[in-house]
Amino acid sequence: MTGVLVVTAVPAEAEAIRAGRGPTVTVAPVGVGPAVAGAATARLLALAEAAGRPYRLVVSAGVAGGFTGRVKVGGTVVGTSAVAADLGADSPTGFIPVDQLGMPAELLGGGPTITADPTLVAALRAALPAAAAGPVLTVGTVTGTVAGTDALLRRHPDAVAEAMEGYGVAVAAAHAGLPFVELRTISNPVGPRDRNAWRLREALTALTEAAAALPF
Ligand SMILES: O=C(O)c1cccc(C(=O)CC[C@H]2O[C@@H](n3cnc4c(=O)[nH]cnc43)[C@H](O)[C@@H]2O)c1
Repeated sequence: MTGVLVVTAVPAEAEAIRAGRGPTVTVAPVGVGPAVAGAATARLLALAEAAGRPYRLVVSAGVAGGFTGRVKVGGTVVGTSAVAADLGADSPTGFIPVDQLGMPAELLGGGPTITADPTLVAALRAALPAAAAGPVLTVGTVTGTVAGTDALLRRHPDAVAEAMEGYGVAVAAAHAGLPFVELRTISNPVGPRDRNAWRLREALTALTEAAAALPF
């Protein structure tokens, strides 16, 4: 086993990682959302395995929304778990997570929460001491209201950030038997949608700095 695979959603995020790491890791923009990112990551892992050059770990990296009071715009997050936060059923009494719908456990893979590799989390936290650490929510729909933000935090009181790929990438890594961790820098607060307020340049610069500090 040799390489490290870092997957991002969009090319700008991949470029930010490469700017910090050079060619020491393989960086691939795999698309937006858990399904596209998960499928593309699984394909990259399978191709490398078939070529006799399997990866040894997988990182889901990019920008993210940060929960106010837990991490600032421009800050960095080490994900301790990837949570499929909107996988389940809506109901008159509120959201029901997928693992509470009565489905057989074997159909749910690792369930809606996949814990990041503890050794990788510890290594990243040591390398990035200013980073916040905690669950990173994976959503198919970017949260855009106060009510939506409050509902997420009621269900996931320790969450530090939300993004759109981590859970899908974590499933791909788990199926390949590889350790996984999520690394995010914050482009915007989670809350009422204001795309003009996103600080992408700041977040991408932070991503380059975080990538340069990665301990592998
Ligand atoms: O237009 C650009 O130059 C550009 C550069 C870097 C990134 C982008 C994106 O559109 C990133 C999309 C990506 O970001 C994650 N994200 C960021 N904020 C949130 C959020 O509040 N809620 C959920 N996801 C967020 C997400 O993983 C997207 O895939 C554009």
